[in-house]
Amino acid sequence: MRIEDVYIWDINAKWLGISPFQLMENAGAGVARTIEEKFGKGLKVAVFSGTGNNGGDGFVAARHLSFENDVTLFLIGDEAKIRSEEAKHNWEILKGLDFVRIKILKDSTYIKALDLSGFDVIVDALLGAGTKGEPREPIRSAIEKINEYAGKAKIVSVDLPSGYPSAVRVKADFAVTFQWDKEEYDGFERVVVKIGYPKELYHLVGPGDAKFALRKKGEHKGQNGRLLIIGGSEDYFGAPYLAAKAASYLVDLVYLVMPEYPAKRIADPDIILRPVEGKNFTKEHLEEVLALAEKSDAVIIGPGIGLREETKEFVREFVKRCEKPLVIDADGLKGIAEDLSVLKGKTFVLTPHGGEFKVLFGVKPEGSFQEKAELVRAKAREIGGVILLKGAYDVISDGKTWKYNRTGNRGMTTGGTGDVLAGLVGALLALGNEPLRAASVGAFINGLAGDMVKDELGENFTALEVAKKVPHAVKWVVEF
Ligand SMILES: NC(=O)C1=CN([C@@H]2O[C@H](COP(=O)(O)OP(=O)(O)OC[C@H]3O[C@@H](n4cnc5c(N)ncnc54)[C@H](O)[C@@H]3O)[C@@H](O)[C@H]2O)[C@H](O)CC1
Ligand SMILES: [K+]
Repeated sequence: MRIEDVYIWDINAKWLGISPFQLMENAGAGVARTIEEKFGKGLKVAVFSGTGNNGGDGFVAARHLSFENDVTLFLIGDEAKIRSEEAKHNWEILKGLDFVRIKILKDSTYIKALDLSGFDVIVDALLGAGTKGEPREPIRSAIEKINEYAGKAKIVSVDLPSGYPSAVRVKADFAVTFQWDKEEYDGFERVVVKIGYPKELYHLVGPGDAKFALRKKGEHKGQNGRLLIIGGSEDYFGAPYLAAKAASYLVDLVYLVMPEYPAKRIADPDIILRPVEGKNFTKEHLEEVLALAEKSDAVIIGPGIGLREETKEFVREFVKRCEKPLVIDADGLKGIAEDLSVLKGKTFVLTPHGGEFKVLFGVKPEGSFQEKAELVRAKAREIGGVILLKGAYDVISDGKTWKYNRTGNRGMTTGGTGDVLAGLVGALLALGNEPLRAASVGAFINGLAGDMVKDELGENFTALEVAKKVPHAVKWVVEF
């Protein structure tokens, strides 16, 4: 995993009700347990804590170790700088204990003068994943002091050797790192301990993913996404409109290109309408629509586009020639089903429900969500893109990993919620997200908006109401 994932997973863990207090307790306990397993008990232990959460893990480790060892805790820095609730809480507990010696050292000269001979184990909880740049004083002096005892005492780092990745770092015998080894960590020994993250965090989409995907990219119009939506026919105008409406809350500019016949029925100042001649898309429109795609960051094709032969041909030809990230939805899926080779080399998300999945791949997704996930993953690998299979649990895969989403409710079987979803996925692509994340977070926000509508109206609502709840869902995510 990457350090970026820690940020996402901590938020998702909180959403599942797992508090930072629980994680810190398990982290500190894991450090203490590892030390006792490796070196026995009755040890003389020095714990060096900084004022961040790495230091907080050190406070917990000190308490656990103090039951059967002789522990001294050195706080390096000002206790007023202990900021997080969980670190403060564990610091207050420690201060109330008589069997743990505490020394607060703010001044480098005192640190330089420390004598640590006699300690069997030194626990380094000065700096962890929150480190920025080279270690500054007084932490730097503490690192240098600890290093004077390399080879004499056992040095155990919490999460990573403090100072890492800078060259000024603790010379640890090993680090105790938490649950998932991080890809960025290299060049030091590690023992990985579990701290109570459930398996869901690998797969379940949550507000952490959404927060990450929704981060604003720029201050100027157009920097936060331009999306092109291609849809509509003489039979339908609502589907592409719903996609456009939902997307308009996320990106700066939404262009909706439609045959002029259905386009006449739309009057919404939030959406830039680009009518093309006629009642349905045909190959005649290809160059004009490709030129619009050229100016966009991502494209959605399919909602309400219909199933006329000449339109399906247009869809296939467009997909083949379009170089922007694509969402292919609804009738668009049936258009490409006849020739999936048009997807070759493209960046895309397909958003089928079970029936459309069958049309695309000849098999119906059945069984548990894990079984469906395996199938979706296999097919995503075959076609070299992302598939979002819609259902009570949405399943999303890029052929390598898979995710699932469980926001949403029965009321969302109402027509048009799939178009809202396509709009959101397209918008998230236009914001620069990779397709797996765009698809996962689109499903999450769509379901969340639906759940918010349900809270107000019960289960009988329409897709436009879901689209209009999108800003509320986004606000909830941002504030979570
Ligand atoms: N989810 C998890 O993986 C868990 C991680 N835990 C532990 O938390 C730390 C990360 O904590 P954080 O508070 O974000 O950062 P740090 O403790 O590493 O440091 C912040 C602290 O240090 C100061 N600082 C930053 N850079 C420097 C520098 N170059 N020189 C001096 N001081 C610096 C900064 O100002 C802050 O005050 C993670 O490593 C784990 O150990 C949880 O406890 C369990 C869950
Ligand atoms: K550390």
